Amino acid sequence: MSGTEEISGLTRAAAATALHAGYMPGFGNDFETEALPGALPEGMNSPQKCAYGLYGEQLSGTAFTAPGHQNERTWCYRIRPSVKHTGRFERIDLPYWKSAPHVLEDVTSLGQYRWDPVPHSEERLTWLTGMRTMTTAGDVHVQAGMAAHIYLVTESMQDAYFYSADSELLVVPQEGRLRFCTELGVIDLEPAEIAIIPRGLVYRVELLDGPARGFVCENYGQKFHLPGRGPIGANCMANRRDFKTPVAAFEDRETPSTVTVKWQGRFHETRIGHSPLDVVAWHGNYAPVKYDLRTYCPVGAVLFDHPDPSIFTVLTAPSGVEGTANIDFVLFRERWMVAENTFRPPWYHKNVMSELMGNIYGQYDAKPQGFVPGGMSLHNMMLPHGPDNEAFEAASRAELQPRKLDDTMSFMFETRFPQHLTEFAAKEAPLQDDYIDCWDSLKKRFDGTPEGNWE
Ligand SMILES: O=C(O)Cc1cc(O)ccc1O
Ligand SMILES: [Fe+2]
Repeated sequence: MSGTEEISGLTRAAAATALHAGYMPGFGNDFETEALPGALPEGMNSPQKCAYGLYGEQLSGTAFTAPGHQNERTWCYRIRPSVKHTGRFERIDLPYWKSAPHVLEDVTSLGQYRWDPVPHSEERLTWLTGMRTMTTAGDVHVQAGMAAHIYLVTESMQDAYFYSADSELLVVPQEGRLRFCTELGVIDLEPAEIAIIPRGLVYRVELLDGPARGFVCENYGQKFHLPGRGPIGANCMANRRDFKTPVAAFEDRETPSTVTVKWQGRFHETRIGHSPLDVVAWHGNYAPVKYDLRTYCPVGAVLFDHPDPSIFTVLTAPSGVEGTANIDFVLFRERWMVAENTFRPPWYHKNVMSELMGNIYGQYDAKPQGFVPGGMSLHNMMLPHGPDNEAFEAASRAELQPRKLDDTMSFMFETRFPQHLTEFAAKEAPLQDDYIDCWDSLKKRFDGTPEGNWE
């Protein structure tokens, strides 16, 4: 993956195949891919001897007995079985990466909060040391809830690998480019794209273009899938063909390396003498995937009113309660606003779900100022919020011509669980103390007349 010289024991042609980076279209397909010809067994999973002397191994993403339409697993054909990629574990500390439950006595999570982008510093940070948890929700021990993180990355992980047994990670870059070298292939990721790294998948993150910053939703619960479209039908919103899963790619590298495992909120390190990214061929439906948010086809109000933001759901992770997500990933992107006689921005509301938002680029219609690219906001469970005074004034008085909302991409991690601020979010990150003031100048317009007072 990072140079032919690192691939031993292969012909030049085979090495080229092994290095080939590419993607296969689809979401949750049964994929098959091999980096060396004939490495994938035909018609069976466990031949007595696998081609090339590989080991066959199954990675289960759902219980063996999960219903057929939810069952996910992948068969890997690898240089060594995974059991050779772990040894004795030693606890290590990644003090900024927190897991739920993480409720602090001296931190109040009840409030409307907004942060400026967390700035880069002189500190050299990798995907692991640069992860900064902002909120946690639910309980990692019972596989329910989530955490929202900001990552700051200034250097690649070198001979260092990671997997999370706790969670799948939804990665939302805002600045810089990253390469995820995973057991199942390579994903390159840039702003306006997202990736899902499944629970249990081993990977290393390289910095392609830095520094890099972005958001991560760590999902402790059931996997993200595509929402049903209901009466919208078979098309629009996120389309399956726009999701891309990498082709097989492997490393045959014998160097002292570390594998870090996140398990029950704690980090454990083990030392091995080779790269664990040694899957030469695989088939199955449990795999990493990336998606370009610019291919998301928004469907909205074409005559009047402002629908619920669920119309912009890209991915949803169920919680077990029907229609009530553990997490919805919702996208507010460029679109036409055409509704007649309508207050077009989001309405004022209180929500039983909790809403964490991030800005990828541009301006968000409910908050023309202050919610900036790289910034985040939190409107917790049952906390009122809505357009600031500037947005309310402008939208109430606007001439309602069709208008394109351009240069705008924000998102929401919406969870059924209340979100708790970490110490970092409350005390270190650039919290805007004056956020609450954005509603201060909203006037009383009721004066007893049907028109109200619009002076
Ligand atoms: O609070 C927000 O800005 C997110 C949001 C957007 C919208 O269009 C409707 C409801 C909602 O919570
Ligand atoms: Fe909201």
